Amino acid sequence: MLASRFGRTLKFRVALLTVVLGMGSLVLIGWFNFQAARAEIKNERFRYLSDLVERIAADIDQRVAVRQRLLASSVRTLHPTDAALPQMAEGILTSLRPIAPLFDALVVYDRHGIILADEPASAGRRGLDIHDRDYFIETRKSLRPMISVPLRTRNNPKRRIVVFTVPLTDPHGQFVGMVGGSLELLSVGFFRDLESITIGNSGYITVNAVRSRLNIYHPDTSRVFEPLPSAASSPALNRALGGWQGVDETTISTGERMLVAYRPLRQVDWVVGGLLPVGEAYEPIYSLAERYIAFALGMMLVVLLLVSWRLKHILRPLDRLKSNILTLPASGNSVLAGISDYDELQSVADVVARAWSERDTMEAQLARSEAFFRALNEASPLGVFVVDDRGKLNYVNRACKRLFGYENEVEWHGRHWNEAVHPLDHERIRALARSLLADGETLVKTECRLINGQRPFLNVELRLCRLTYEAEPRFLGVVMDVSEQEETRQSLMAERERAMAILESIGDAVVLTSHLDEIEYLNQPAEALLGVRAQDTLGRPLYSFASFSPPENGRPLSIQRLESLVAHPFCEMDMMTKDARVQPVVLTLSVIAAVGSMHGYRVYVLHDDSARREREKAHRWEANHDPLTGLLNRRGYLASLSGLLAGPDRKGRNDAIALIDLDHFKAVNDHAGHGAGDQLLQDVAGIIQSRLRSSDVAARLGGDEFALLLFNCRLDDARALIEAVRGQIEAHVLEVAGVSLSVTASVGMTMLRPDDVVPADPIERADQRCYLAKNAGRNRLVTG
Ligand SMILES: Nc1nc2c(ncn2[C@@H]2O[C@H](COP(=O)(O)OP(=O)(O)OP(=O)(O)O)[C@@H](O)[C@H]2O)c(=O)[nH]1
Repeated sequence: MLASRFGRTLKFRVALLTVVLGMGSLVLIGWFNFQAARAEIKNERFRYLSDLVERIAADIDQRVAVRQRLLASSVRTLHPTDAALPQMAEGILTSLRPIAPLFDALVVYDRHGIILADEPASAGRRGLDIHDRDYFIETRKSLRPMISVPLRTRNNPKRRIVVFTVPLTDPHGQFVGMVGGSLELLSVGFFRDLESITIGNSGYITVNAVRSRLNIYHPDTSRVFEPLPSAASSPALNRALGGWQGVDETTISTGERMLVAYRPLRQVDWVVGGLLPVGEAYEPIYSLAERYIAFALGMMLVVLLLVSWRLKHILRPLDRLKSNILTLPASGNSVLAGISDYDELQSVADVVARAWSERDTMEAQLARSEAFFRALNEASPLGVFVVDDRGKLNYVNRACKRLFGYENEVEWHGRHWNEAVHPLDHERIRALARSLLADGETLVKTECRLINGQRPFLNVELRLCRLTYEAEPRFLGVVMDVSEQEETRQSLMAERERAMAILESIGDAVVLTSHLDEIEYLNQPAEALLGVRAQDTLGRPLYSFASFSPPENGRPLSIQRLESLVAHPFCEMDMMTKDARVQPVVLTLSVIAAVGSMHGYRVYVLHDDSARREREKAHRWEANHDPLTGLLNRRGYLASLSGLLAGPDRKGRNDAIALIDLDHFKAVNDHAGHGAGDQLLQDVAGIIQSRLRSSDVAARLGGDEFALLLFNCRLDDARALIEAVRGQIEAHVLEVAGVSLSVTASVGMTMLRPDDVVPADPIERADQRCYLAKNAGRNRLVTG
């Protein structure tokens, strides 16, 4: 506990930083120096090893060369015959006695590889057959001196030797045998000097045969004649066996790290190696490093003690600042007392002083706010209460006491506020409180019933929120009496239902929109009339489903223009629906002011006007047309003629009228019946219409009398046209019940004159012409 507190102190951290930085610097310096010294020692050791193996290699080379040369020169003059060699063998050995100390044994072989003599004599050696030995075979073949690979002797396999050979030839140069000088590898002979050479304490020299891959000298004699390790376990040696010479830091077959130097011999395929364990090679630098570490640790301890001692003094003003702050409100001293020399502490002291003064200000503000909110709470018509997480009341304002029925100074503190709530609402309110705790909601709202003793129950709206600044969960509740609103709401709902029932039952379409003309309601007839479903239209502007224009005008009216028509109780409109139907309607548009809002509603009442307009259209048509032929009737004809006569600028125009009266039509009726007469009248009307231009007017004035009005038609053209009509009527035959009916026509025609004012003027002239035509024998045209 104490240690962990100390660990968090400024003193500890500064001391730790000093130690870390100091140690870090020392370690870095030490490391770089160590590496440099190590590299230097390594180079020096490499130089030493390299020189040593160089010298040893040269020495062995020389000794091998001396032996080979002396042995060869000793027998150079000897040329025994094959037959004489067995007798000469001893003599040859005798002649070689001066060089015998250079070898462990001298031997004479005949040409079959049988040992004829040896010196010193060794049991079992004479008579041995070595014809299959490589050195014998090669010497015989090459007739040159050579040195064998290391081998075991046949008569004593424990002995390991190399053999220097010189061939013996007869006077004709034929191979008759050879002389061999052997060196024992395990004896102290040839490699004796190497044993005296030491490399440090545990370094050593080795000599290895390349071709046979055998160790031929090692200070540990048990390793002599052992096969050399593989390239994987001793890479540098194997490189040297392949011809490389040099130095390296490497791992040898024992797993030890070594500095090595290798050099091949010139006279024989041997490699001399010098090996020094890395640990020993770098031993001086390692011991130096140990001393350095001890020195560094000691230094750091001293530094740590000094820093700790010094920090105690340096940090004393901090303690002073602390006691200044603690005694500030009581003592009235300055926070700066005793620390004014320290800039950093002075700024901390300034901040403290400022914070202190702000705290005072805030406390005063808080007290004012609390007083304000307490007064507000007490004066509020809303009930306000605070409960803890178990629902026990901590606070209730005056309005809340009244709503909870605690007016007569009942002890409310600590009571469960559920006691004031109708039992059927308990579970719902508990669930809401849980959601405040669990789901992170900040405010929940519901309606519930309170039992306050005055009435069966009181409808209230309850809002609950969690007081988030509290460590222990507490809830603030606001209660509002909504009994009256509830009653009003109920009656409004009933009113609304009645209104809806009425709206749905009337036949007219009703659309209710907001002041933005967005649809809020439409009844079922409105759905049918607009061709929409109510749910697809709600909230969307009415104009996206229908527009209104005056009948047969086609230009939709703006909403402002429509509103200006409100004054008219009925307003005929063409309603263009979304699916491009034109629906005749009678529109009543009312603007209703909404209570408590600047904006009102619009009520569109739309009455389907299709049937009435159709009827009206039919009446209009019937008034001016002849129902039998579909041509204009007298009234229609007179209206057209009046219009023409009253029209402006008739000067220079050629307009004609003609009266067509069928001849003896009575006879048709009399003979074929009235129905046939009707049919013939229709046929004549058809003939007339087929001949006229679309701008001309044809009418049946009554009975069998027709009238024409030919606009802009010169006399000749009018005559030709009427002659053609007359001719076609004459040529027309109506077959009725096997009887052929036909009729002719008498026509009176006249051009309109400028002094014609009323229709009777030209009609009378035409009538006279028609009369003349009748009198002249009928079936003709009289103009004038
Ligand atoms: N089938 C039919 N006959 C009609 C209709 N209106 C009038 N008539 C008959 O048409 C005949 C007209 O006869 P009139 O104009 O007196 O003389 P007309 O027989 O044509 O002989 P003229 O004019 O002297 O050549 C009458 O017999 C009417 O009864 C009608 O709507 N249908």
